[in-house]
Amino acid sequence: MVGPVIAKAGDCQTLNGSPKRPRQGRAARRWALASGGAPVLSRPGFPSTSADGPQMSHSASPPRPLRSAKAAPLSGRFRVPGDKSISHRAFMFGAMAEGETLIDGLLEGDDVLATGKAMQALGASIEKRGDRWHVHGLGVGGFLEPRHDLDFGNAGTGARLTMGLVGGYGFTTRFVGDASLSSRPMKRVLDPLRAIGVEVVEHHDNKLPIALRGPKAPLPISYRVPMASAQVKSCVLLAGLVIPGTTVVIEPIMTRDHTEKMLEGFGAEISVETDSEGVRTIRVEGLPKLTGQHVVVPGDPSSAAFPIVAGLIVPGADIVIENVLMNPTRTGLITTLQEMGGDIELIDQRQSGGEDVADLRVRHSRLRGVTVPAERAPSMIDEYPVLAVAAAYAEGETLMEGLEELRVKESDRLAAVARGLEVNGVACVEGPESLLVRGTGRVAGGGVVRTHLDHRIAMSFLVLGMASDQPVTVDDERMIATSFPDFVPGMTRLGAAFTPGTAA
Ligand SMILES: O=C(O)C1=C[C@@H](OP(=O)(O)O)[C@@H](O)[C@H](O)C1
Ligand SMILES: C=C(OP(=O)(O)O)C(=O)O
Repeated sequence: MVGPVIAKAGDCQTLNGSPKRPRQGRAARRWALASGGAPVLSRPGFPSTSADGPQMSHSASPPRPLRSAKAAPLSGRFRVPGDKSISHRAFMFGAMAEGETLIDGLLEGDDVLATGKAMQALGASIEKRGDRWHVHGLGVGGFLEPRHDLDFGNAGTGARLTMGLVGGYGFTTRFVGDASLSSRPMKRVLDPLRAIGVEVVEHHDNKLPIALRGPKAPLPISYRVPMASAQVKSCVLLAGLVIPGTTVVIEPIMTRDHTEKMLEGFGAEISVETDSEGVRTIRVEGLPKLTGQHVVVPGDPSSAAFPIVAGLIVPGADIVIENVLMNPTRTGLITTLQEMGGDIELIDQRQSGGEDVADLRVRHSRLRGVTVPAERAPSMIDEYPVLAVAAAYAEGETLMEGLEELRVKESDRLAAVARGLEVNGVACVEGPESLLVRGTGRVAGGGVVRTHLDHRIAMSFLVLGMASDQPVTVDDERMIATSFPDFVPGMTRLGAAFTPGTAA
């Protein structure tokens, strides 16, 4: 543990009563502003945090098309931003722990900042001093009733995990988001929350806006996660923290394990058993004492995916991507690209913040098509759009199976990728849960890709344009800031040629 234990902000609260904020006014406003008086969670171009008002709107500005033309032979080193999954959880678990949590390497993307603002609205104090984030948490059961809607913008992880975090509290919390998030299915988290006794006061066909009110006496449940989803698993485990007794989550297909690892690090009583078929049974005890920690966030492998694929497809490229998280629940793309013949060398493999990390040296490679087995999908679920780009430059067919979850991301990624490939002259077959890409080693380009408010579609097709015969345009680059704010300047430093485009 790092830092002094502070008085529990929610001392006056009872978990299942109706916790209320302290009296409105100056004292109350301090909850949502930096203790040093400076506004936090704002940066140039972003609305600053307001104690009472709505938080931020990710898609309020007009769309910004961007064009990607043939890159120079890529060279240099790139430090990708902090892992998004770990960054969300660092804010959340810091807000729930007693005392101070220090976070180094946090991803300062819009998705994570929205989570930070939500934690502030629930009573935690969050500020950035120098390069380090400081979170003063409230202790389990200490959240306060928010005075405004929690706006998660584009972020499924923020919204779904926070529904678990507050689900057990006897107050009402309303969740809103942008057009993309408002079209994503929330039944997957509302179902287990309903079983716990949470009242879903408002929903729109089980989609946002959603308002939840916790029960007087929440019940611990045993829940088998019906789809491969770390967000659903995490939602139930987090809800279990404020329910007396043992909450059990059965996970038939393993997904990223950051919630389990980080909860244990913050002091929760959590155990995992894996049977001979790989089915995991996770048990968490309610009402633990969580204590603030020092979290060091490693680089995001889902962001590293873009310079990695660019390095493989751009002739003459030879680059190093530094400090990438190598947790085995996240490395499916690297395995796949190596099977395709990609020259990706792991250098300086080491431990950082309790996780494996490495630097990756990537060189231009001749790629060949492969079959990617369905069971690998959870370990590379966000990387399929950019894998499809690598497949377009490979020789032969690449078949990706088990992609049903791609249909419910920020966009229907299976359809968005297929249309993006087609308009750029790449043959592919979109199945209900699969994608077949017919690579010829060469991409015509020249198309305008519809991104549907999806950061990964935007970045993937900008990478496609880095080696295609004609430039590729994406209709909107704004959402890139949700997960990878340094993408455009960082890729440009390596040798990318991005210029403002027209989406005609
Ligand atoms: O738990 C997480 O941090 C995430 C889980 C995944 O979503 P699902 O749980 O919906 O697969 C992933 O796509 C998302 O980017 C982050
Ligand atoms: C699916 C993603 O994130 P989320 O579900 O948090 O919106 C992603 O980042 O690709």
